Amino acid sequence: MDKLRIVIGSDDAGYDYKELLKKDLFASDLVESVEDVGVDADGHTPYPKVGVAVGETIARGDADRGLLICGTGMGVAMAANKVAGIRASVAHDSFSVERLILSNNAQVLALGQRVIGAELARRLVREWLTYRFDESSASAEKVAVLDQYELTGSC
Ligand SMILES: O=C(CO)[C@H](O)COP(=O)(O)O
Repeated sequence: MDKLRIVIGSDDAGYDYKELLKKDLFASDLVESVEDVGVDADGHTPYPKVGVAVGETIARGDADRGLLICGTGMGVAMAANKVAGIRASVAHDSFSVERLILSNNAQVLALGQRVIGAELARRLVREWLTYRFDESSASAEKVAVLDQYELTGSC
């Protein structure tokens, strides 16, 4: 299985999980590289800035996937989704994490440090790394409708 270049980011409410999950990513055989776009330990960056930074890193082609953490995961996902071409969502259970890749070809997984426990977060990230989107699947046509709307303003 091809290895993934990951960009990770959080606001202050997701900082502890970012550090924990980053260690797991560095230790994973499925990860080629990890870029941390913040925040740092003393950071109070508003969550939209981190979400956009992760989305832009992927849109530039400098990472394959993004992992974002805030209090709920929702704010950072909304921010990443503002970047053209980026599909991001919260997924707090195994099935949703699987479908986030296999149905939605999302580049970004968002997690909420105030919502799920650390061991569940670690398990979900481990699972997330094992999935790859199948461009020849029936889901690909549906994802293409999102791209079409973004490019043309209609679907
Ligand atoms: O969860 C957040 C945004 O979705 C963020 O970590 C905290 O935001 P706040 O509740 O507005 O402080």
